[in-house]
Amino acid sequence: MALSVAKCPSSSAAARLAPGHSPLRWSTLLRPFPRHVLAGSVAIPSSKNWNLGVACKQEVGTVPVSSPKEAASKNVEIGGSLGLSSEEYRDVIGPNSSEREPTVSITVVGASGDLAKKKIFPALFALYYEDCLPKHFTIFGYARSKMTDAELRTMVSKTLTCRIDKRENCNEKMEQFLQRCFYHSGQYESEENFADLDKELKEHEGGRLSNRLFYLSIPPNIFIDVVKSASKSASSKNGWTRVIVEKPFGRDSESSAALTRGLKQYLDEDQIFRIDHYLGKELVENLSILRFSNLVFEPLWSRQYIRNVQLIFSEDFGTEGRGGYFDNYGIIRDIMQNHLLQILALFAMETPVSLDAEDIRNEKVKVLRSMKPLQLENVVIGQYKSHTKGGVAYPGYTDDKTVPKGSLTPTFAAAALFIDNARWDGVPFLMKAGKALETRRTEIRVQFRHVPGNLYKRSFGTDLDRATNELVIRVQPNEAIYLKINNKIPGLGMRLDRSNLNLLYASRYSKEIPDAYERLLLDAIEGERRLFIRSDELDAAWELFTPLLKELEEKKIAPELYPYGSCGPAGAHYLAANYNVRWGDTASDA
Ligand SMILES: NC(=O)C1=CN([C@@H]2O[C@H](COP(=O)(O)OP(=O)(O)OC[C@H]3O[C@@H](n4cnc5c(N)ncnc54)[C@H](OP(=O)(O)O)[C@@H]3O)[C@@H](O)[C@H]2O)C=CC1
Ligand SMILES: O=C1O[C@H](COP(=O)(O)O)[C@@H](O)[C@H](O)[C@H]1O
Repeated sequence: MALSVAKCPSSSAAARLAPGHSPLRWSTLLRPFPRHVLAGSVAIPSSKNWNLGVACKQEVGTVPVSSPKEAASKNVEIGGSLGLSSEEYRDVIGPNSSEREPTVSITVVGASGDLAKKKIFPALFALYYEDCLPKHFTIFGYARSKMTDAELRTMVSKTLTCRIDKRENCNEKMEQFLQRCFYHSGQYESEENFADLDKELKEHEGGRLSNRLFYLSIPPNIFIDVVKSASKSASSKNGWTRVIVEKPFGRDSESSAALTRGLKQYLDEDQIFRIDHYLGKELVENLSILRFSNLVFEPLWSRQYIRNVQLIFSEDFGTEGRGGYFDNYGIIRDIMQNHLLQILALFAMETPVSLDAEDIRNEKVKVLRSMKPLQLENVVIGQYKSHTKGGVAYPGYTDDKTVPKGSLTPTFAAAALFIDNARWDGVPFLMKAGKALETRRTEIRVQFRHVPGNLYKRSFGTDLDRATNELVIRVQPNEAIYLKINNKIPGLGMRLDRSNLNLLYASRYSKEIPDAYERLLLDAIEGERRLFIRSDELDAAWELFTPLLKELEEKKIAPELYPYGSCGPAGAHYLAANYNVRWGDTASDA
């Protein structure tokens, strides 16, 4: 019996249960079959998505089980549905299977840093809390700072939170989690120090099959040093070794290619997990479901019905504390070339052959390669300046001590991009990204064409744009999908109104939405590459932006100043107007 696949919810049950058995709790059953259970025991093509099916001897109920072995002992049959021969299946659950249960060691390199504290450790705890981590796991922090295990635990404990919808046993779970966190101090380029880490990892792995995940939460100039030392001295000898690489992946085509070459000296492409955390956001994940599983959307998804697409990122705070990093990159590299472009590629791709990572990434890369490199005339840049509001003085970008005086680095950019293919010919994809703006939000806005020969056009007055349908996917905050439609105001007259058909996640679902890092860490542990960037995608992304970035820097183009907390430079409106577009987020009924 084929079952649908879901991510480790401990809630819904899946396997069919023989009579008399009470439900067990194990979450991984609902995931694509956990490769960590199988790896090393039987040969399984790593790229294959296992659609876990469960057949039953006597079908009377549903229950998750904790492992193939447990399934067998509970009279639940899974071997056949996994496509394993009976010998292979026996091999998985056979004698001494507990020694064969693999371990996963997760080493957070740069554990003393901001991202590790803010995102990575909390995400790992959330996975642990949700029973999504494998049974045998250990977490190591690695950095140069001197710290004991206890000090690391104290540091980590300050940033852990309990889910708002599930607080039971939270403190207990936190304590258990912290007991599995350790720290190793070392230099990033030292093979010796990584060899010492290897010894410690081995002690914790206790002779089991060892899988190792390294999360590079460090500045990019030391990526290669770490990958070299870790791969030479601390990679797994009998399981997989994977490396999550944080952005920035270079600052232009050449530096990105050099980074990829450097990484590939020590790693295969399928060991490299380039993270773009926007791909792990719930509503970005939902984009393909919205389009490909709703008949009302997919037929409209082209130049025939869509007038323009807007990808909007705004933050209501500046670069506070990150000016040193930011000034070397700017908003185009920080947000547009990666987060917004990835969303665009997902939005615009053709239907992939399957949900397999390679099929999806093949389609995304085709979109990127069909796009025209950005032209200077299609871009507006801005930089925030100080502003006093309600008696509070907000600093300008260059007031930050870590930013060089007179810096021309853009903290805001708007751009018009085009995809040269049959589906999207002539449709502007407008991007807008900025820091220190009025609001914090990320949205995808799809503005549809006017209704031809609209019977009601008189009721809309002269501004027909106001009557077009708009689909808004609000990625954050207050996740929502809403569609602006026209309707009649109830009553005897004929007055039209614009209303929202609104799926507001907080009203529809009581469950808290997981942080993007949770999904991505879990995927990396499972070897699911769909949400990570392949090197050809990265090359194509840089090809689009590199000529523009060079021109901006060579010509020293001055950004338009905008006040901290405003809605950004006016130039963004002129840019949109060139393409007959109005930014949807600035409308009165946004
Ligand atoms: N912070 C964030 O919100 C985000 C960060 N990123 C990316 O994630 C990575 C980590 O970010 P973040 O934690 O903010 O970075 P940090 O600047 O906090 O650096 C992380 C750790 O790396 C070590 N380190 C810092 N600078 C150097 C250096 N010049 N040479 C050697 N080691 C150094 C320090 O550890 P020690 O001195 O103990 O060795 C530090 O604690 C970066 O690539 C960043 O671009 C991506 C998205 C968001
Ligand atoms: O990658 C980055 O993302 C953050 C915004 O992420 P979010 O998940 O909080 O929306 C941004 O602030 C940062 O500058 C950038 O490097």
